[in-house]
Amino acid sequence: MHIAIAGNIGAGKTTLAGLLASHYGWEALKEMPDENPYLADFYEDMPRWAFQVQVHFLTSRFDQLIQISQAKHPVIQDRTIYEDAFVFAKNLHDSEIMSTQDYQTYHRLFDIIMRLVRPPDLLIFLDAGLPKLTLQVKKRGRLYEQSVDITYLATLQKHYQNWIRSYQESPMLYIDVNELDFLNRPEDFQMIVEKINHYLSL
Ligand SMILES: Nc1ncnc2c1ncn2[C@@H]1O[C@H](COP(=O)(O)OP(=O)(O)OP(=O)(O)O)[C@@H](O)[C@H]1O
Repeated sequence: MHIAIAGNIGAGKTTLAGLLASHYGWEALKEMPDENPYLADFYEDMPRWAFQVQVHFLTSRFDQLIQISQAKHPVIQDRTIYEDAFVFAKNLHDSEIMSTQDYQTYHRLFDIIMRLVRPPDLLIFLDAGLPKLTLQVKKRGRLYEQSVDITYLATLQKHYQNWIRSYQESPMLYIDVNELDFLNRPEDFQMIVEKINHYLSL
């Protein structure tokens, strides 16, 4: 079984994936941004590194999906391949940061990968407003994310809204996390667990 968590930078995907993995005994397959050797350079100079950073994320996500398809146990994935293509890469192209030629090359690769992989069994979408996202990104203080400002988060947010509106690949559980604190309030976490149980008929 493959559960995936989607949401903008700072939405709380990693925290929730860890909590759900412990609760259900699932394996948490974490996104490892620090392993993308282009990420810090990308944040410094997006036009120069946009293509490289996207190809690297796409490669890692493809690798994760192959691992998931071979896993004998349930796996929870923190961010999906759809977000790479339909949020991050699309945003870079629409903002004229990535050239059309690079974007088409990227998309050819993405389309080929999509012929080989399966969608998750359940997608959990964490929706947080810009104030919450900004606060969370600031709070964790990752050095390479210092240039992540409200403008960048807002542009990504717009792409997230468009993508999730048309998402049909699997059942989708939408969670507004603005008023939730699933890390510190057990009742908030329990509410999410009940919704997941319902979707997965557990
Ligand atoms: N396809 C992509 N293109 C550009 N940047 C990406 C891409 N995928 C991830 N990133 C970047 O990698 C870093 C880590 O991702 P992010 O912070 O969203 O994950 P996270 O820490 O799991 O999020 P959350 O706060 O919801 O747990 C972020 O700076 C994010 O912008």
